[in-house]
Amino acid sequence: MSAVLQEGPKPGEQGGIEVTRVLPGQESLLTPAALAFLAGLHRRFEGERRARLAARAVRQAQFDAGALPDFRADTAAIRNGDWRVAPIPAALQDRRVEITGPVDPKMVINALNSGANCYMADFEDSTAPTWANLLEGQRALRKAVAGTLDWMAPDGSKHYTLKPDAEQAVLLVRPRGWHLEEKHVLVDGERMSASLFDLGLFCFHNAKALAAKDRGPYFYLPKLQAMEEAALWDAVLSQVERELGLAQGQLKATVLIETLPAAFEMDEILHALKERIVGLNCGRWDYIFSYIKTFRRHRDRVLPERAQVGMTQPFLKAYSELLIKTCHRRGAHAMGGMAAQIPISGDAEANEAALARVRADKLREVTAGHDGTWVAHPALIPLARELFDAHMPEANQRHVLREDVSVSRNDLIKPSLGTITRAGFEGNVEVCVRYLAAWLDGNGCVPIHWLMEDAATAEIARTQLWQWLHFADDGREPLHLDDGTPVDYALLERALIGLPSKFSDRLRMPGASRINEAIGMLDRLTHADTLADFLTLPAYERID
Ligand SMILES: CC(=O)SCCNC(=O)CCNC(=O)[C@H](O)C(C)(C)COP(=O)(O)OP(=O)(O)OC[C@H]1O[C@@H](n2cnc3c(N)ncnc32)[C@H](O)[C@@H]1OP(=O)(O)O
Ligand SMILES: O=CC(=O)O
Ligand SMILES: [Mg+2]
Repeated sequence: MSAVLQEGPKPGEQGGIEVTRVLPGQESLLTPAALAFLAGLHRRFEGERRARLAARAVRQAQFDAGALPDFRADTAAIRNGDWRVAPIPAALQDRRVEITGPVDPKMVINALNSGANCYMADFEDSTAPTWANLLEGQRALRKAVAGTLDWMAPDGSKHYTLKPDAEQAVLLVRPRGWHLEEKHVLVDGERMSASLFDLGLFCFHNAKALAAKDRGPYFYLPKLQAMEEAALWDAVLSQVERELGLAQGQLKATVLIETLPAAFEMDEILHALKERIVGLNCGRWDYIFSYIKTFRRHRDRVLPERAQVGMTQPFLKAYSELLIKTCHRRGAHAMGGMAAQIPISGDAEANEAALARVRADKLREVTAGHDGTWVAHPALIPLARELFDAHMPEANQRHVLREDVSVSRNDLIKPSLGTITRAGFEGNVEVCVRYLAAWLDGNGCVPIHWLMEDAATAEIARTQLWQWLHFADDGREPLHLDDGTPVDYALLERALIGLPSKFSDRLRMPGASRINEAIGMLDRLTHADTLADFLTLPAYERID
């Protein structure tokens, strides 16, 4: 079913907006005025979005030809200049514990009620962007902002309601990244940018109400690769403010530094958004994915298996310390990231080991100078809070300047030591298949072997497999597992054949009905001559 909307408040802007799928109740979100607003954003910014994506491809071609990322010569004045970001609003001064998660109504209520300081409602790494998920998420957030969100468990066993405003976490919203498009909304026949759809629709319905409560709106901006992309966001946010009659600088952003190229432009990104940026965040999982992607053709920088790539690897330590130093010099928050462990029910010993790893990670963050951290699960909030309370007595530690830190280009790209074991190789295959199957089934974040898996963590597994397997291209010597087995397609085949024995939980598995499709996709992605930019691009064509 398809609806072409002909009406709206501004003559000349209503035509040419087509919603290609209609679900019950969506008309209250996708009003003619909302669609006209979205179309205005698309028409104004689509050209620049495409130019930015093209610039990413040009840069990657240089890396593939052997170039290494470096700090930019043309922006040295920004790095050396003495400037600070605009003052941070009161609601975002203390962000010591932030919970993140997908946007279904139960999660939204649980997260807002969780006792965390902030909640990042996530349309990106942890949401599979089916049309139903997106609309349900926007609807839930609108009701949450209005204070009317509730949810009844399907079996009627529990009715979820929101705590009073003052006891709720502060809401931040993460729209999808620049690379994604929204196929259900066409403007002049083109798919609109998913980033503009998510952020634009949220602002259209909630910006005034949030501004009236001195609560933003606040955003997390994902997967940027360069300061020009930050400048594009700045222009978008400024346009949204103008169109919706908000004060300039009302919308605030925290940018995830989660690509390797962006680590070389932290100052520049802060500068491009300096009237509205409040912090940077170490999005470690996408960062590792980006490191692999950037160096896909660099044999000397192959990473060991996923489990060995922890934050104490020198290249990751350098990145987090540079982020802290850069943010604090500019008056911005330096947010930490996500430990992948989640609570393990039914096994006290394993649970304690998992919690110990989260504890060690949060302790590292707070003692290094981070102003706050992320948790994936409400049960981890007390643990993170206890460590930040113990080591960060004030609301934040922006005064800790970390002038002792000196990070060079070589530190940021330092090769890592480690191995690839059979379990590591097979684990990557299993995670890719299970996660893809869940994602295709509409679930963007799942526990697998008691680790939180989302689009970023799964991307590490997927790009590692491609990279490891492609080292045998052009007749070169393949990589080897630590037991001497060559890493080749025969090994992949054996891992795929062995998968059913790992699926003893098949009946309860998220996305069980799409396992064969996921296996087919992984097979194609790993055999392809070119590394797909994002797993979610081909997968998106397979969801509603
Ligand atoms: C790399 C990155 O981008 S990190 C950011 C993106 N990733 C995330 O945000 C991870 C979010 N986390 C999650 O989605 C979940 O915690 C999962 C999928 C990992 C595990 O979820 P579950 O298997 O449902 O966990 P579990 O059964 O222990 O949940 C217990 C309760 O906590 C709730 N809960 C779990 N995680 C969250 C969360 N992140 N936010 C709010 N509530 C949550 C569940 O809804 C459940 O509530 P209920 O008791 O009312 O039914
Ligand atoms: O978005 C967070 C990440 O680690 O990726
Ligand atoms: Mg990410």
